[in-house]
Amino acid sequence: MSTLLSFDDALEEIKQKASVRVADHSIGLSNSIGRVLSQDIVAEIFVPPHDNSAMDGYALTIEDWQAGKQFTVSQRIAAGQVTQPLTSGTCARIFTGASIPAGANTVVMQENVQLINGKAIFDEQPKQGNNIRPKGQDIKAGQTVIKAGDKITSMHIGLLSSLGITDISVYAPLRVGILTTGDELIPAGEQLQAGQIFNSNGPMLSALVTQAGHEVTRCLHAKDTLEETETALRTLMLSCDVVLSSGGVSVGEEDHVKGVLEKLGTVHLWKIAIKPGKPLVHATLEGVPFLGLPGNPSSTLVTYHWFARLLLSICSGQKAELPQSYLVDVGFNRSKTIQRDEFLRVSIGEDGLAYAHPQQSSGALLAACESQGYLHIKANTPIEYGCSYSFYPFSGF
Ligand SMILES: Nc1nc2c(c(=O)[nH]1)N[C@H]1C(S)=C(S)[C@@H](COP(=O)(O)OP(=O)(O)OC[C@H]3O[C@@H](n4cnc5c(N)ncnc54)[C@H](O)[C@@H]3O)O[C@H]1N2
Ligand code: MOO
Repeated sequence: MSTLLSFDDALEEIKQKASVRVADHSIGLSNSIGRVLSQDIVAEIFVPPHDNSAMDGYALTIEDWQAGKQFTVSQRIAAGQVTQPLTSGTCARIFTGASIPAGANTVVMQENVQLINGKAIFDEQPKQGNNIRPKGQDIKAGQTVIKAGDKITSMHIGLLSSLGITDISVYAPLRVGILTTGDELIPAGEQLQAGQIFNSNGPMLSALVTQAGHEVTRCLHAKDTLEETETALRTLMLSCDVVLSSGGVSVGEEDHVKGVLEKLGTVHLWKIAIKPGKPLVHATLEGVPFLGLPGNPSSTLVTYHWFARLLLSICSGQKAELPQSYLVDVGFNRSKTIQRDEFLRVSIGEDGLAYAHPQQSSGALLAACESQGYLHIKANTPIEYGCSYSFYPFSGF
């Protein structure tokens, strides 16, 4: 166990070695949802560009107000219209979104105004700035509104449109290659023969990569031989920015991935003190970053979520951030400790406590589907009823 790298050190090492692998280009804002911004966006205008009314009502100067005074309505300003300076001692009829005329410093909503013979009476003394949305309330010119590395959301598209921006600079999608390995695997749709199982990691990895906004360029499968593994890895290295594989990274004679990596490139780390997912391998193949995920399906899922997701994020130009975690109390005890960081598949009960799924085998995937997230138990830590541990909902990955 002493030769295993700690979870934190492995994360740090992968982060340190990773860099952006994609070029950037300009794209129309309307086509940019989910793309990664390559340059900070700095506002060139104020939003809103002018003081404007938050209500339908009347604009006036508070210094002109007197109890019972009847104000002449000297102009009518709808949204989009050009204003005239407010004539002293009068008020202006104004509508939501319309510019505040020079000289006015408050707006009274029409429900609080009496109209007598076309004149307006304001019963209560208005307050300075009431119902006025000042110029730049939302955004000030010169302000950085989105940082390079952020993924464009629908909110960003609204925000950038409010600045009048039509084109932005984004990174090209990251091209990811996926290799699955194993003599026993056949694709869904074929007839199972004795000793065979269906390949679940290939489709799962493909879906995880696609969901993260990257492009799955090629999915290959290799039998458990050095030759097939090497040929497939060479093919993927040539056409992809990053390569992921599943299986073949443990210590058996049928595990060839690590041997091929040593031949084709440099292995940075192998075997991490985590459960599940121990035999994870990280390498560089002629400049192409590579992560070999262990073949047990839950090990593949866990190592994708914690390591591959981060590597792909950095390579695609995004920030290297782990998902948000929450401290939750647990509803069970486990005195036995292990010398690895553990990622239990758990759900939150109606009592608000976290409960581990009864099936934690790294070969079992249904348990993950029936759970809500990971409980991170640090190495050598017992689990005590009522104590809190970090919970990472699957929705954050
Ligand atoms: N003597 C030792 N044996 C093993 C060790 C060890 O330290 N010493 N580590 C175990 C651990 S932990 C893991 S995790 C596995 C990882 O092994 P590999 O990455 O080499 O994976 P395989 O042996 O190829 O497969 C493991 C398991 O997963 C199934 N599998 C593989 N690929 C897929 C796929 N695409 N879809 C569905 N299922 C897949 C495969 O059939 C095996 O059952 O090694 C332990 N052994
Ligand atoms: O550490 Mo391996 O991933 O479980 O079964």
